[in-house]
Amino acid sequence: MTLRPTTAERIARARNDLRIGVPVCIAGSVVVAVESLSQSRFDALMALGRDRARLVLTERRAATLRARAYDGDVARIVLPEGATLAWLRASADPSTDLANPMKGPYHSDREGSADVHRAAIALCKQAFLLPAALVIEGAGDDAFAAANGFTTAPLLDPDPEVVVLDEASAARVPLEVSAAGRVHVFRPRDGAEEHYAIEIGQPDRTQPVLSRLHSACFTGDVIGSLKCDCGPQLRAALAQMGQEGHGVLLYLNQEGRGIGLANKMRAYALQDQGFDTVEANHRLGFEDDERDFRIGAQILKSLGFSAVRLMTNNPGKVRMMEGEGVQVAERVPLRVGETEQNAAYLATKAAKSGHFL
Ligand SMILES: Nc1nc2c(ncn2[C@@H]2O[C@H](COP(=O)(O)OP(=O)(O)OP(=O)(O)O)[C@@H](O)[C@H]2O)c(=O)[nH]1
Ligand SMILES: [Zn+2]
Repeated sequence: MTLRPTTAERIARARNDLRIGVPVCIAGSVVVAVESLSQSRFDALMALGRDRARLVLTERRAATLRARAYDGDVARIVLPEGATLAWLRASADPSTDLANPMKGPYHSDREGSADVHRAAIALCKQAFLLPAALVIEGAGDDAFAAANGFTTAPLLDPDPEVVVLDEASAARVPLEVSAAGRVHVFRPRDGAEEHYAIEIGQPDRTQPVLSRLHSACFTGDVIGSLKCDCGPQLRAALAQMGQEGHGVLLYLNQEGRGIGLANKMRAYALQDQGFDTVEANHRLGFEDDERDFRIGAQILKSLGFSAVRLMTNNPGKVRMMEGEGVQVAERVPLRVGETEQNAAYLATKAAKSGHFL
């Protein structure tokens, strides 16, 4: 028995530290997120090891900046003479790319390991920050971390197992679509966002259940945005479950396809400059879709379901369910809420993400 934080707990702490702008030490290096880095910490980090400082970007962001990513998924960029915090931010944030296209040239490292840098990017993404970090290589040993009160975290598993979720609570909630509504709150053990299951009626656990995996969309679900089809899909799915008398809607807090609302608004700003939904994600440094859908299968299984009639137009959700051992007995198309404003968005999803029309 030990009271010391586990590896997973240290990773959760590191994620939260980066979010609030506090450096962490990963495998002997000091890491901060560019987005939350203050001027005073930047100055202190430059004093600590300017020569060993690297800006870490994803290969997606590096491609836009014409920087080489020798490590595959990430680029380790040497700070140019006189690099400022403003330079770091402009390199990380594409909002000024069109106004200020000449940010380089960028020189990337080719030799050595990118393991710490990759972990830094993974933590920035988990913290819903821009995927860009400043690493002072080799400057953060255990003594340094202890002296400064910094969290130390190990390298992250590049291919993590799906997180275990525990049901925190559940209660009856009568809904417009059905008086027999029940909301379950699931809490992942890695300290990340909670997710919800809305159970309608008392579905038979031995039969495929009418089900929807809905990813949070504040703009579509809550304020009636016309840029996507999320709100109408959410309401149509619940209405159909109400009509049939039973179903399970999973409300997964994976806003913006897993990049968080702040980044989704950055993506929307880029879309106003003419980029489509996929291009905007890439310019920010993200993949098209950063969600882990396995979480949905985990929740269904823990509620006792092993087969679904899945309401979706997304073939990726069907593949993932099957891969996680939840049989998709039927795919139920869900095409509602098409508007003039979201027609191009839906067409891009069909063309680039393989959505069923
Ligand atoms: N990054 C980003 N996310 C968006 C954009 N528009 C909508 N979203 C998010 O996309 C997600 C939509 O999720 P889902 O409703 O599960 O949609 P889907 O993957 O297309 O699958 P189905 O609706 O099941 O066919 C939500 O998390 C939205 O917040 C966008 O332009 N950029
Ligand atoms: Zn939406």
